Amino acid sequence: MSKRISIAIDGPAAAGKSTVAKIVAEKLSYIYIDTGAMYRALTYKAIQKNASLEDEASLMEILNNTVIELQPGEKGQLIYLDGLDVTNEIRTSEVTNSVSIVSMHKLVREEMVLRQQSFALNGGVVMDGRDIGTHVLPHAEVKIFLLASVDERAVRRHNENIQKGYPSDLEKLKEEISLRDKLDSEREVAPLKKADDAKEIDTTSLSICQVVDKIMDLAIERIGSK
Ligand SMILES: Nc1ncnc2c1ncn2[C@@H]1O[C@H](COP(=O)(O)OP(=O)(O)OP(=O)(O)O)[C@@H](O)[C@H]1O
Ligand SMILES: Nc1ccn([C@@H]2O[C@H](COP(=O)(O)O)[C@@H](O)[C@H]2O)c(=O)n1
Repeated sequence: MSKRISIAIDGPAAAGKSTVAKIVAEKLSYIYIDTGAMYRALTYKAIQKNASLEDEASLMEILNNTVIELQPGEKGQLIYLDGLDVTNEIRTSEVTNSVSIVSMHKLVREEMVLRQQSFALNGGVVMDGRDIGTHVLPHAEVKIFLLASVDERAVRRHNENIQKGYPSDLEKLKEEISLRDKLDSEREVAPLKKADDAKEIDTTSLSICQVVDKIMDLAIERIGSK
């Protein structure tokens, strides 16, 4: 049996992380873990409970009583919060524009990292997020830092919204993406950052297939080596 490695994919908002991570995981028959969905699920629950997103103790009280499960579904990964499917609910603009406040808290991150590491205990995992290569899986055999210009990322999200029939304002998206990147990169705890040993891939003018091929080449190289 071939070696089952861990692949960490980090990068700013809408760089294409989850799109390529899912395809790579499928090609390798690995599990795919969307760590952003975990922070989103906590944010959604905190908003439902009218909790202050600035208050770490309140968030920890909620998180310690919350089960977040990620399960493969026919149309992609399904996210369950305390047994309920919240896959769509965690993608609203309210959650998207609040999640970077929740993910700033040290204790929240410590608990999330423990949960994420437990998913990856046996290898055979593709995990995407902001701190996977730097904190969650520092020994991952393959580390990728995906980039694209903010204009390109906003256009991609805009096209995705239109395709799904959601209202979309390109300029507003650009602002929201830039703000989320700023908050994620400038927070004190485990900020969005390229790991020293990560391979940077600028996807601005690459197709999804080209990005997947680059990651697969790196993965196959590591799977083949001892
Ligand atoms: N190389 C690419 N070329 C064109 N479109 C792409 C490319 N990669 C991803 N996309 C599209 O860009 C959009 C954003 O991709 P995706 O959701 O995978 O980003 P993400 O980095 O996971 O975002 P987030 O951090 O916000 O969860 C999707 O509509 C996806 O289909
Ligand atoms: N490892 C991670 C993953 C995500 N976050 C925070 O969650 C937000 C949502 O992530 P998406 O990938 O679903 O867009 C993101 O903006 C971060 O605030 C994180 O901190 N660490």
